[in-house]
Amino acid sequence: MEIQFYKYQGTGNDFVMIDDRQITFDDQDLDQVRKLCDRKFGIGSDGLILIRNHPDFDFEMIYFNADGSQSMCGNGARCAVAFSAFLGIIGQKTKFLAIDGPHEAVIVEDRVELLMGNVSSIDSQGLDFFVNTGSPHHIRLVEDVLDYPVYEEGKKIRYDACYSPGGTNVNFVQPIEADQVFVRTYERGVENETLSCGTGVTAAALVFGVKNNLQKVKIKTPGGNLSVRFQGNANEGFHDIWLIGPAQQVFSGKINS
Ligand SMILES: N[C@@H](CCC[C@H](N)C(=O)O)C(=O)O
Repeated sequence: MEIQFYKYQGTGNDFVMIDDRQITFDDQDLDQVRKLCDRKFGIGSDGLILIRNHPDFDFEMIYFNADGSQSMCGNGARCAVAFSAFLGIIGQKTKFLAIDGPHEAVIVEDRVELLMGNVSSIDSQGLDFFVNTGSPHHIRLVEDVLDYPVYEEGKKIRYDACYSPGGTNVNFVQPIEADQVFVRTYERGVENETLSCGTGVTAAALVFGVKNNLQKVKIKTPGGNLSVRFQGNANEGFHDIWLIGPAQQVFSGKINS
C-alpha cells in the first residue's frame, strides 16, 4: 500500500504527518510507525502524527515517538496545527484534542502559538527538577550546556529507577540571559538527543521563570528559538501556558508500506 505523507519540522524536531481522516492507517501497527520514522529504511523522523476527525474538536492529533510509544508532543502539536491549516481543516485558530486533553492554538505568520495543559506543580531536588507538561520532564540546571554530555547523562536519568517503568525525558538547561535559557534534550522514545523538545522547553521555562520571577521566557535550542509565556505560580500551579515558535512543511511524498 502507498502512503501519502508530509514532513514537518518545528525547531528541528521533525515529524512524518499523515492525513488520516479516512482512518486508513492501522494505529496498532507499531512496526509500521517505527519503519516510517527510521532514518535509513523509512522517511526518517523523531515522531509520526496522524490527523483524524473528532466529533467535538477541529481534529485529533495521534502522536507516536519514533519507537512507537505515545505521549504529548509540543513541537509535534505546533506542526499538526500548521498541517491542519495546510489541509484546509482549520483557519488561523483551532481547538483540537491530543493525548493529554484539549488544546487551543493560533497561527501568527510563520509561528504557531500553542496552549499547553495546566501544570499543577514543580518537584525539586537541588539543581534538578521534575515537571509534567503533558509529557514527563526531568530538568537539570547546568553551567555549560554546549559542552555537556547530554546523551550519556540523559540516558542515565531517563532509565533511573525513580522514573521506572515509564521513564522520563531529560532537559539540560543553561541560563544565558536574564530572560533566556539554552536547552538541550534527551528524548524518551527517540532514545537520543533531539534538536528541540516543546514540552521540554515548556518545563524548563516554568522552572527558570519561577526562580527568576518571570512570566515570559525565551528559549534557544540546537534547532532554533522558541518562547513560553504563562500565568500562575509554584504554590497554585500554572495555567495559560503558551508555547510559541515556527512550524514548517519541508517536503511531501509517497512511500510503500
Ligand atoms: N518532542 C516532543 C516530546 C515527545 C514526547 C516525548 N518523547 C515522550 O515520550 O514523553 C515535544 O516537542 O514535546
